[in-house]
Formats: sequence, C-alpha cells, structure tokens
Amino acid sequence: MLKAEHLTFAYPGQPNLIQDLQITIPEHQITTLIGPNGSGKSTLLQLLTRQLRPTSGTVFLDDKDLWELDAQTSAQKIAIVQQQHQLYDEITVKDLVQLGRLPYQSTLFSDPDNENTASILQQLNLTELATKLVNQLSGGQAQRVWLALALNQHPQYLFLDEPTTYLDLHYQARFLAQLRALNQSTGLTIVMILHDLNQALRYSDYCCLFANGQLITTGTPDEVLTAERVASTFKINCDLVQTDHGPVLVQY
Ligand SMILES: Nc1ncnc2c1ncn2[C@@H]1O[C@H](COP(=O)(O)OP(=O)(O)OP(=O)(O)O)[C@@H](O)[C@H]1O
Repeated sequence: MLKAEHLTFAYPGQPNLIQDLQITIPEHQITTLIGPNGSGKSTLLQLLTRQLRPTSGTVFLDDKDLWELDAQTSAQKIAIVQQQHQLYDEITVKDLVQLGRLPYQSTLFSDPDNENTASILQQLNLTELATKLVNQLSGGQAQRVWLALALNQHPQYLFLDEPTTYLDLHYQARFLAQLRALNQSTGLTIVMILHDLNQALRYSDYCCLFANGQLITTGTPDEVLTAERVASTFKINCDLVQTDHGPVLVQY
C-alpha cells in the first residue's frame, strides 16, 4: 500500500507548493494525476517515488516510511518512466533494459539476469530491436524500451510522467492499451500523469484532480471529470458527450 500523509513540500526559497496533502494509491488499479500546468503533478509524482524528500509529512510504502527503506529495496517496488529520458549514446536496447535488473544484483559486476530481460523484451515486441542502439530508435520504439526497463525491475508500482507526450495518436492508443493489458494480466499498480482528459476517462480507474498544489477531488473518472469541474479547473468551455465508445469531453 502506497500512501502519503500530511505531505508538505516547498522548493528551496519558495512558499509551500504542496501543503498537508493526503493521498492513497489504490492497489492494482490505474490512477491518473490530472490538472493544469504548474499545479504540482510532477512534484507529487517525485515525492511519491523518492526522488524528492518531503519538507514534512510522510510517504508510506507498506506502512514503512519510504525514506527509511534503502534505495535498492525501494527500486524493487517502485519503477518510473520519466518524461525526459537520460541520454545514453552507445547502448543497445538489450543492455539498457538489462539495467532494470540492477536492484536485484548483489554487486554491479555480478552476472546479469538474462532470462528476465529476454522475457520482457519478448513481452513488449522488442526482441527484434534488442541489438539496436537506443539512440537510433523512433520515439514510439524508445518509449517501449523505457517501459521495458521499468518493468524489468518487476515493480509493484509503475509511475509514468506524461508517457504519451512524444507519441503520435496511433502509438498513444497502443501504449495506453498495453499498460491496461499489463495491469489486467499482472495486477501492476500504475500511476500516470496525463494531460489528455479523454485518455484519463478511458484508461484510468481512479483520477486525482489537482490545482495549485491541492487535490481538488478524487474518484472514478466519471465522478471527477464532469463538464462543470473541467470547465472551472481549466478555465475553458466544455461539454461531456456520451458516445458508443464512452463519454468524451469536447472543448468549444
Ligand atoms: N526544481 C524546481 N525548482 C523550483 N520550482 C520548481 C521546480 N520544479 C517545479 N517547480 C515549480 O513548481 C510548480 C509545480 O511544478 P510541477 O512541474 O510539479 O507542475 P505540473 O503540474 O507537473 O506542471 P506541468 O503540467 O506543466 O508539467 C511550478 O510553479 C514550477 O515552476
């Protein structure tokens, strides 16, 4: 169980961005963090994944303070697909995905676990690209490789910061469907920041709507993403239209 209690955070020299926030991430579900630019979504994601330390308050992972776990243990439980990827020049797909096994190796130089890596590459249709250099891949291929690296950690929680930003519509739908399939087949708990509210409606079980560092409301996508709330939070005109494929938000 991952939850935050009385979470408060300020960047150095700035007022509190997040103040006394409570959040519990539902297990085995897909949660989306949504809200206007600058509302604090990425900051919260970094607090929940031990990339930023709270000013006060606590993030609990299985009832233990996340900051009291050693880095290796937390990396076995929590994996992150960042929005901006670290640039690796001369590394192959297979070697990059192999890095996901590091939290399970006793030393940096112990034998890598090739079986897990081969199986993840196969699962994400990357076997044919295994010997290619990562910097020679298309955006869609690269995004699958970063997902494979995260999954190779065999985490309990997978966090993704705007994972569809650099993908075209076809690959956005494919990538999100792949996440849903993974969640259903393995029970992986997924938390992602999305800007496309229709994707949040379609692909999440639980939505957390943010504004100004505060959680405005949480619940199912239908409960959270009403036309009135979206219109007032994002300062737009908008309708919610029922279609054969589910509800769709239309901005006008
Ligand atoms: N490293 C930093 N140092 C100082 N201020 C920061 C830092 N990172 C973010 N901020 C500020 O904190 C606020 C929240 O930023 P954050 O990136 O968490 O919001 P967000 O909701 O993820 O935004 P977006 O949708 O634009 O990605 C913004 O005002 C931003 O300028």
